[in-house]
Amino acid sequence: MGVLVDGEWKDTWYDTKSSGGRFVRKESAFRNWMTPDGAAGPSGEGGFGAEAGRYHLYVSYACPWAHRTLIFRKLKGLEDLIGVSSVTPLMLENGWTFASPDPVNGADYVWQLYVKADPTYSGRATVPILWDTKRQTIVSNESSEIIRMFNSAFDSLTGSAVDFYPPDLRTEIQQVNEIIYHSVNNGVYKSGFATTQEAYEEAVADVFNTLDMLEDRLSHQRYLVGNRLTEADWRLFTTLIRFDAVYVCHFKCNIRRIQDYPHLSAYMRELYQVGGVAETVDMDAIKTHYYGSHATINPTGIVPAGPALDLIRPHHRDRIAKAA
Ligand SMILES: N[C@@H](CCC(=O)N[C@@H](CS)C(=O)NCC(=O)O)C(=O)O
Repeated sequence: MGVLVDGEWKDTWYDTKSSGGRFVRKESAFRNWMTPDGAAGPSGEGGFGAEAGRYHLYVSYACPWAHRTLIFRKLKGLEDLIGVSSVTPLMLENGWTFASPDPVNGADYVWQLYVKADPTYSGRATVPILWDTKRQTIVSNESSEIIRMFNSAFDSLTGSAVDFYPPDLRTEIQQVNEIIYHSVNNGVYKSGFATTQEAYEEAVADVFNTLDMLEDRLSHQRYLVGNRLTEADWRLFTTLIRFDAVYVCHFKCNIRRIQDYPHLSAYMRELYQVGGVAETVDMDAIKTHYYGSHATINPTGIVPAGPALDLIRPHHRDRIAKAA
């Protein structure tokens, strides 16, 4: 695990000393948008028009943020239009590492892609990255924005009609996202990376207060927002699917398991069972990454054997829709 300082790689762990033992996530740096005609998006600069074969996605199957982009690539029919390269599960002294030089840039490490895009880049070398092969740069390294681009930029090329960010639900989706991002998606990291008891207790309480609230919400509605699957559901899903296998034990989020929540667990299974989604879930990569990459949390690197998860059991979520 490391960080780039003026384009140079330094092997160092997160600094939590200046924040009272609290893990504080940094903002993503590359914020351009792919759009149907190359017009500028809500941030960054224009010139990134949707074209088949032009863009490449770098991911880790272990990473919940990258996982969102893999799900959208799959569900929006973008697999033939946007290539993907994945790193190996362990993130050690060189950060994210490719098993062999990546076919687009010949990189051995993800940090080299950041330096190629910006030779004086300072910051973390995170996945996902959306790379533009034409301008030889990073379009975006912010998953929440990459999934919005995937949701609509290529629709005229793919003919996809599914919309995970429909205009009539946007306000509510954003409200739900905001809560889930801070308390659940990033909440588990705040719990796991805390280095004081107080910071941990604060974070773990927030995780479970929010899961309790979501359990209640999903007891009377099938999906988080409206009566259909939206990006809010996919953003929650990538944290839920890692929860019992990793966050309960490795990040000490052990007040309850997702399995202990009847509605949340059935909801998670429904999403897992959506066509194509199971192929984006690599539980071995997930477990190997977390337990093996964070030596400050798990010095032996031993990967726990369990838990046994039955993700293909019937979910019966259609009953909730009928009751509502
Ligand atoms: N805000 C970013 C966060 C991405 C992120 O933190 N990815 C993690 C993997 S789960 C990473 O690459 N970490 C490497 C590091 O922090 O050095 C996003 O959502 O795209």
